[in-house]
Amino acid sequence: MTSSQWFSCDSSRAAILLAVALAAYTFLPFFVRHNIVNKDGIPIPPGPLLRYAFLRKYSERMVHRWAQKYGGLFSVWMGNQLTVVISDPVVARELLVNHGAIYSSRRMYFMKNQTILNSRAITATPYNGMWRHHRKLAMQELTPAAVERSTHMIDYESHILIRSLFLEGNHGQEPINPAHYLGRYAFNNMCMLTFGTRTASTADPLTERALSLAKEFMELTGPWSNAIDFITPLQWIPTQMRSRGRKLHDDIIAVYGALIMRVKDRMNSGDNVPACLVKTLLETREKEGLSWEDMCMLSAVFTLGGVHSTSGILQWFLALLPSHPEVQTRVHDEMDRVIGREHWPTAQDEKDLPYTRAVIKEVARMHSPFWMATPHYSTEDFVYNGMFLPKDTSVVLNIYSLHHNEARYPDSFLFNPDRYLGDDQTSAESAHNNDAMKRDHWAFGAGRRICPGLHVAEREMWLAMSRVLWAFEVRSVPGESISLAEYEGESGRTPMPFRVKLGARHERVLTMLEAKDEASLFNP
Ligand code: HEM
Repeated sequence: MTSSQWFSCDSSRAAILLAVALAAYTFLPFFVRHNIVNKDGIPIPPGPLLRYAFLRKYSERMVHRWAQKYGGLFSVWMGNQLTVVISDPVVARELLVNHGAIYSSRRMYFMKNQTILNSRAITATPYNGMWRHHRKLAMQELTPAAVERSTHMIDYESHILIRSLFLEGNHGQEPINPAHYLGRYAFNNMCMLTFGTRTASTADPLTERALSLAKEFMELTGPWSNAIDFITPLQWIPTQMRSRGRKLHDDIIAVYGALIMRVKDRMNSGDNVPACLVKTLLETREKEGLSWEDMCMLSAVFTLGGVHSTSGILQWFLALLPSHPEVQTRVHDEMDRVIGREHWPTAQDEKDLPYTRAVIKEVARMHSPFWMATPHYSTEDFVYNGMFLPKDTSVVLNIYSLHHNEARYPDSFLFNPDRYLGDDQTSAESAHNNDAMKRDHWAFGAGRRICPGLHVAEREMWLAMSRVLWAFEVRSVPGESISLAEYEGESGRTPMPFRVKLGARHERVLTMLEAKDEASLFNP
């Protein structure tokens, strides 16, 4: 080879190397983490090397592995969005509760918060005056005192639930898929709180649409399942995701707008509409300065937040019981000993049935509907334990790892209600424990954005689960396995469809459930 050939060969190699280096320089930042430090050189929390545009189904498994590798506070880049993940109870309390003034906002996720909810519906509103205003309006129906006032309605719905499960299952002879009945229970409770009415059947067309909107919402709003949330150019092109999000927004306005108008017509025609959220909104709209979109989004809040979550936990409860006959036997013994068979548990009996309460807490721990809660967003730079947490960071509460913390819950993958014996606090009280290791579980989130529906959700769970346990022995169907590992949904988890048999435990169940029909039971 001549020297000129050597030279041209070298220069083409150099050109290729230069092109590769340039491409790497340009594109690598899109794929690898960016280790930011603050002015004092303090780095962001450690975390995986690559950036992610989305995390695949069952993302909690990968997030749990990262938590084990990088610790109770690690960071991961989702596209351009720095996200810190809290997997340790002490860190959760320290940041979300003690520094709630910094960690209580929401990022404007493209799908959920911009497109579908347009910064409304409480959950999508940044930490500002509108959030305080709308949360305060909704809380009128959700405080402990308000829940006491509406307990008779939840009590009634739980009677309908137990009755429907029993009759549809042909007195325990036939297997049933309980999802539909549990969904109706949660939906009717939310309808009463929102619109002051219940649905005689889920076949009502508006009800059907409202329920299917809540399901679509759960599927479209996973905290990190949508690439469109993290890759800005995807938001500019007409993708199927973007169209689904826009359609869901329009449908929420149309369906909930129509439901609001029903309440207005009833009020105008002199009907005695019970106290409910929409009645308050209609009466105070001008004074409160609420736009039509505010009204529609607020009236959708309870259904979007309170149906799949509550019915999801109830489904997990029924899915778990057949594989734990020893737990059922202990609850049945407690029920027979403490309240007997003449009447079933009421809200007042809760304090006297510690093992049954423990079962409910353990179901919420093992099967929280939201493994990653709803991400918070930081509004100031902060340094915590030698780690820099910049302003505008997404903050994910990793409930999955918190609920599998072996120091707090030994043998955490075992369903063991005994771990809650001696814990006589409600979940709402427990959230206030200064010692984060004493909190029962994190299913309702933490800090200023903690679920405002937790009081009513706890009452719903108590009246449904304690009565199922009083009335039935829950058995699996021979030859049909129930998966406790797989699930449906992105932002809220429900088990894969399953069937169970619900056998009456004693004669009194029959007399109680067959005595009256649905309409004559209703006496609010
Ligand atoms: C077992 C049932 C439920 C569970 C497990 C649950 C769980 C959660 C979680 C984890 C959050 C996020 C908290 C955070 O950001 O730290 C949340 C927020 C919320 N939940 Fe629930 N929830 C349940 C029932 C309900 C009910 C019945 C309602 C309505 C009556 C409701 C309404 C809301 C609302 C409006 C928010 C947003 C709060 C805000 O951003 O300020 N939830 N819930």
